[in-house]
Amino acid sequence: MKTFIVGIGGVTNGGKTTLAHSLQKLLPNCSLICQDNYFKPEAEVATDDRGFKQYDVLEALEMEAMMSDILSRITQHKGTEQPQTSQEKCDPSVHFLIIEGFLLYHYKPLDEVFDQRYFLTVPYEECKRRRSTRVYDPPDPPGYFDGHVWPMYIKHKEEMNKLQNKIEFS
Ligand SMILES: Nc1ncnc2c1ncn2[C@@H]1O[C@H](COP(=O)(O)OP(=O)(O)O)[C@@H](O)[C@H]1O
Ligand SMILES: NC(=O)c1ccc[n+]([C@@H]2O[C@H](COP(=O)(O)O)[C@@H](O)[C@H]2O)c1
Repeated sequence: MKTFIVGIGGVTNGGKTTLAHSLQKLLPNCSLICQDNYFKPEAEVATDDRGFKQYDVLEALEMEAMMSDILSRITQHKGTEQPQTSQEKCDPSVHFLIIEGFLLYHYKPLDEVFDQRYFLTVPYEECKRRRSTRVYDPPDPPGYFDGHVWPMYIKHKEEMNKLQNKIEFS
């Protein structure tokens, strides 16, 4: 069975997880991998001279483990077919794999697997508002959004604009 791989990247609190879960409900044969599940333990994440943990960089993530899980998911669906029912609108012989996360398009090995890439954005004020209502582990210290999260997002977005691959922005 073919696996069609969709990337839902984008800014923190941009609605990636919400969209991914909605799509998973709509599509008959769809699985999901979330980058948030691959953060390194706190002790292994670098700290800068202001005391800010450097979570918003690729080095804070176990990308090799994520990549390995993606490849296993693809292999798992190879050679499996599902019977089609008359009510199904989508082709059930395609397995959709949604990969969602805030730093999807900077990791080279992952870059080669996507069939379609999306990138969700929200304006600074709305992003900051949504982030202030969310509690991470560890929680954001005072000044973290403006001192680390947003500057890293802008940096990564600028780098992404230079990439050759087609990404749909919304
Ligand atoms: N389309 C939307 N419009 C308004 N708020 C949204 C929308 N999608 C998600 N949210 C809200 O934004 C916050 C972050 O959503 P989430 O899907 O967890 O974002 P992400 O996975 O990108 O960090 C949640 O409070 C969620 O309810
Ligand atoms: N899951 C964790 O272990 C953890 C810890 C601290 C911060 N974060 C934050 O998670 C964000 C990315 O996830 P979202 O795109 O779901 O917001 C990053 O901005 C990062 O600062 C995650």
